[in-house]
Amino acid sequence: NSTTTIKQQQQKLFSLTSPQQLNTVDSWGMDIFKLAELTSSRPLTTLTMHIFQQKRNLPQTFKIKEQTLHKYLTLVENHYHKDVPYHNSLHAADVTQSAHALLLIPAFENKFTELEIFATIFGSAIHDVDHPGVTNQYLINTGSDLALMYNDESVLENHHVAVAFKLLQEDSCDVIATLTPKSRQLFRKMIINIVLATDMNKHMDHLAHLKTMVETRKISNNTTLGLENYGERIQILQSLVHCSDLSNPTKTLSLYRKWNDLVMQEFFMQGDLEREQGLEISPMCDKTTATVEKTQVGFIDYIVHPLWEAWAELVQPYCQGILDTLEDNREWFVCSRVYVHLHLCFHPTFSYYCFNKCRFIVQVY
Ligand SMILES: COc1ccc(C2=NN(C3CCN(c4ncnc5ccsc45)CC3)C(=O)[C@@H]3CC=CC[C@H]23)cc1OCc1ccccc1C(F)(F)F
Ligand SMILES: [Mg+2]
Ligand SMILES: [Zn+2]
Repeated sequence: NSTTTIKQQQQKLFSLTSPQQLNTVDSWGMDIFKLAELTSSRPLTTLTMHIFQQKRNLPQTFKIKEQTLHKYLTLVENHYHKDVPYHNSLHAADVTQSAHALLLIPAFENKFTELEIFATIFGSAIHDVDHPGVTNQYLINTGSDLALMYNDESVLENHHVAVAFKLLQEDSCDVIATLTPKSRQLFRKMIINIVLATDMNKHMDHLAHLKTMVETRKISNNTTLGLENYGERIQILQSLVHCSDLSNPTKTLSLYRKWNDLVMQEFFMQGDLEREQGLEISPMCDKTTATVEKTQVGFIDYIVHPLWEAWAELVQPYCQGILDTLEDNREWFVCSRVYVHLHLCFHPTFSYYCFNKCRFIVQVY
């Protein structure tokens, strides 16, 4: 019957996907690109099924039929655009795996309910579904139907949540059918809160709240995380997914450089569209003027590092290694830019300075 075919399909997938590949699902450096290769680019379905079933036993907890979960995740993955370079199902799989890894931090052990964990993993998997590969600003500037639908407010993020819940209504795809009405209502509220918090326009407010939470904890020097009320609990889960969405610069340099290539392709495509349509070209989206290295250093300095610094403080000492990798990667981009200058000016003292500062760069090149 159909469940055996699902089982066989799963076995085939897992046999396809070398087991050690999925065994790295708990670690920060998992190579999701490799998983995509091994699963004929169905990384989101394979990874999320694995996390739900093998790692967290959620179908058991919430009596979700494997076939329903598999059918829904396949439908979600099909609603990510394969022709969008960065915001496709590989990014969704990456954010889902990163969020799963962050939830494993000892500071969070037995701190969140099964429903909150379900919402965090589910929210990550669907957080960019049906992404068109352009920014909110572009959709607003071009008077798109989506901007009209959502009155220019978190246009993409509202759309991702709406699509995800619409797909639940497809035949035998309702993964939350077995939840009580109260749990369904709370689940939906958490998904809305988590996905809307991935809107970069909300980043500064979000970061301010996170810093306040860290400060409050320091003053009352209680080691346990503030988890009394819904507001504080959801804020930690929102930060966790937002950090996962901004985690590319915190991964190993080879992974980071792959993500950087993909996101530059996507933003340059938008820059080309804006140029063709006589619109002002968004910052760092003009392929004729942008310097990729400077863009990443600015992204790290203004956005990624401040966020991860606050997060690392909240969960200290568990994310110190991640912060160190971020700072090393920043140096790499600074040096790789320096190398370009170095190549241009063979002034002995300057090159001596750069050699000392970026010895490994010069050697690599
Ligand atoms: C791996 O690399 C990136 C991954 C994701 C993003 C994402 N960027 N953003 C926004 C884009 C506009 N931003 C800014 N606009 C003007 N000045 C500044 C100054 C410092 S950020 C910033 C803020 C970040 C998103 O909304 C995406 C969707 C959700 C989460 C994160 C995504 C950005 C990456 O690389 C940097 C970058 C690449 C290409 C063009 C621009 C940028 C840029 F540096 F600008 F970010
Ligand atoms: Mg998004
Ligand atoms: Zn995203």
